[in-house]
Amino acid sequence: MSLLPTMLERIARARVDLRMGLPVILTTGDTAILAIAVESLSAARLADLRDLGQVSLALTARRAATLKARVYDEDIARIAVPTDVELGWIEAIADPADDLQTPMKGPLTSARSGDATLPRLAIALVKSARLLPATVYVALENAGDFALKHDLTLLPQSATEPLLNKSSPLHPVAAARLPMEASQAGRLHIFRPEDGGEEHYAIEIGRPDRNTPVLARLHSACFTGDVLGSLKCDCGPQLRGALGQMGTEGAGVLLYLNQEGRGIGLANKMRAYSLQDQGFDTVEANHRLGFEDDERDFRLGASILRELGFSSVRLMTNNPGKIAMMEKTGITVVERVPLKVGENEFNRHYLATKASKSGHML
Ligand SMILES: Nc1nc2c(ncn2[C@@H]2O[C@H](COP(=O)(O)OP(=O)(O)OP(=O)(O)O)[C@@H](O)[C@H]2O)c(=O)[nH]1
Ligand SMILES: [Zn+2]
Repeated sequence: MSLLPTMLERIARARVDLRMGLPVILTTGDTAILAIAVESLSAARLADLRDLGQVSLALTARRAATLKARVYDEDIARIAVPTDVELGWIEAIADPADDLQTPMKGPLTSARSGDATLPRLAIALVKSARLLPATVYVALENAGDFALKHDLTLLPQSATEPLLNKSSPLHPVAAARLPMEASQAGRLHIFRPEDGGEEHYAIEIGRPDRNTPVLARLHSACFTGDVLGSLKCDCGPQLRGALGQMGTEGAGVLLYLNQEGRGIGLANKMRAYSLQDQGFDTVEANHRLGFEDDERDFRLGASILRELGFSSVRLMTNNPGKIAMMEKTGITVVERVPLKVGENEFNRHYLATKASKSGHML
């Protein structure tokens, strides 16, 4: 018998550690780093890191571009943290909130030599913990002993990377009848991933025939739009519009994917909104934070559809990326059903940006 956690369990634990401000140890076997997410870094832990050696800061190339810092590792920049700077210096580099008041940060010296494999992995982990994509780290010797002594999570890079890049299998947990305004014949299914991540939902309307293409919608969570009726986006009207059409046709399936803020999480989405208040558009705001325009994993949608027994859909969307991803993951899209609802004076610019920069169909 072994109660030792599996790699998947260790990664889930590492996500929580990072959110709590605990360091995690990443190793290639030959080399190792001790990494802490900038978002949850405390002054005391920064001092601890400094006792261990030269502290570096890893950022995404997106964030580095805003800061005009040199990028020598394609998607990652590694920046030396001067020994005399305080925590606020690091936070201001990672978080764009005050970029406009203090545009000149640094000077920032990017590392050219050495390997970016482990800092890159640290950024991927921090992103999957829905934190700002920035991490501080120090090189570590005798990582195994250090991890044991300090009771820290240690992740070997070779076993972690493939699991982080893989879409976690989802399993049905519970389902029940749910009469709704859009249709009394509703049924809500809950799906839980194996990796300890967010649960996702499927709302089935009627009893759609599994052998013919089903009217389907992949909806990404939007607390502000879906629940609060925010006028900054079109999510609320799209959600209700899609359910309404399924109710009218008497059959359909709406996947409610908990990928808030195009996969960056609600806290980061609010950071993006704050940047939008400063004049940046939805894509620029994501980039300034260090994210790509869209960090969602649409493979989830395909796997839920398959689990429910569907293999072809009439997809309600204006986003060609969703259609491409469905087709790639083996779900046939026989028809695109446009879903143009909810345009108003507050979201007009947002919708225009999605059309011009993200290829959305008008
Ligand atoms: N990062 C970020 N996310 C946003 C912003 N506005 C809305 N969102 C999120 O964007 C997602 C909207 O996704 P969808 O409704 O699937 O929209 P879509 O990709 O445009 O595709 P279709 O609606 O199918 O055409 C939700 O997760 C929202 O929370 C924003 O300004 N920044
Ligand atoms: Zn929205």
